[in-house]
Amino acid sequence: MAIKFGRPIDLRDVARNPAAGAPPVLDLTIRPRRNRKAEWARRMVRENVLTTDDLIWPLFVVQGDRTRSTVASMPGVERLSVDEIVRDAERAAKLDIPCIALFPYTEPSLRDEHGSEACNPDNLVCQAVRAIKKEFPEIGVLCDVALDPFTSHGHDGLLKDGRILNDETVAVLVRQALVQAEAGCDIIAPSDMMDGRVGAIRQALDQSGFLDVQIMAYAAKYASAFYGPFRDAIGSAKTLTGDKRTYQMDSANSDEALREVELDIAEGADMVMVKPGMPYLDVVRRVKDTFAMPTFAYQVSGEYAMIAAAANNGWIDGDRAMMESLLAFKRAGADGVLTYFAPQAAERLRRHG
Ligand SMILES: NCc1[nH]cc(CCC(=O)O)c1CC(=O)O
Ligand SMILES: [Mg+2]
Repeated sequence: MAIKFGRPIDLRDVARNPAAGAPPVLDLTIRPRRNRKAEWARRMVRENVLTTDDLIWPLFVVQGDRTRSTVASMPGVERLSVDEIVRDAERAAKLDIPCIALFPYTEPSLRDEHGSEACNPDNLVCQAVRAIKKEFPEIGVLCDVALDPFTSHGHDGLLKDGRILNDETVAVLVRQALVQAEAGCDIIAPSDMMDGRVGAIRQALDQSGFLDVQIMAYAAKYASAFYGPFRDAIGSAKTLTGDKRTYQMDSANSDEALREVELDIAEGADMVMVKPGMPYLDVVRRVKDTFAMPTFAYQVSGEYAMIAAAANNGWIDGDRAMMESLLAFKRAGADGVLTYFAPQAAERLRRHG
């Protein structure tokens, strides 16, 4: 007999007459609360778990020596000089966090219209990758590919007459990806949303012998208000002219996300990502169910800031909200999460399992 979410229909209406005068007892055969009666019972039926293996920790790198500068809109997050980022990589390695992601704060004097610094083999990100890989070769290093930390106008691509040029931008992104791979980056993560960049980067990596360098495509990346604090962190908030809606997706769409993801997979992405995270869990679920690919979500800066700010005000329990938000990604089908909470979550998982 087919049963879906309950008992067979013909068993549902069996009369169960309580004795007259008995205390009020609902005539319920099924009481879902039984499975929640104690922690051991809840553990038995728990469907999803968050583990440290699910965490990718984004870090910001800044010029200098022994420098850690706070980011006002991201309490608890700092920009780190190369020597300091190695210390955080060590912290990640000790916590068993599998992978860290690097983002640069580029000095304004090094930013130009073409984002040239992106292709400098000795830029901050490349320096950081080399320094981290030298001391901690066993930790995964992911590098973002996009021009916004390097352009004077704050866009992810080349700007001409108010338009973002697609194919010209892809040519630059390919060079950026190659200098990162040469520095020792393990995962190239294009976040720019130009068409065709995954295929072009894959081809260039292969031709240069980087057959094992993976690509995690920011495949369904939305034009979002939740990136604000990140733009503070990398110093592009004030310089950004206009918005990114001609390349990042419209938040109203999810069929379009499937088409974007399909293209990136066809072009050679090893892993795909949905971004932002919490407001787009429906998209994570659709992507996972449709493609069965390693699927990641980015709990972005604004999501982090909301939880951190409410927690710092005593309005929510920050630790519990953090863990609940991260578990939600697993429930939605994500294989992992890029999150600024990574070290706190890993520490908590170590304490509480
Ligand atoms: N292309 C750059 C990039 N890579 C990651 C983020 C956002 C990450 C975050 O908000 O935490 C952005 C910002 C943007 O697209 O404007
Ligand atoms: Mg695309």
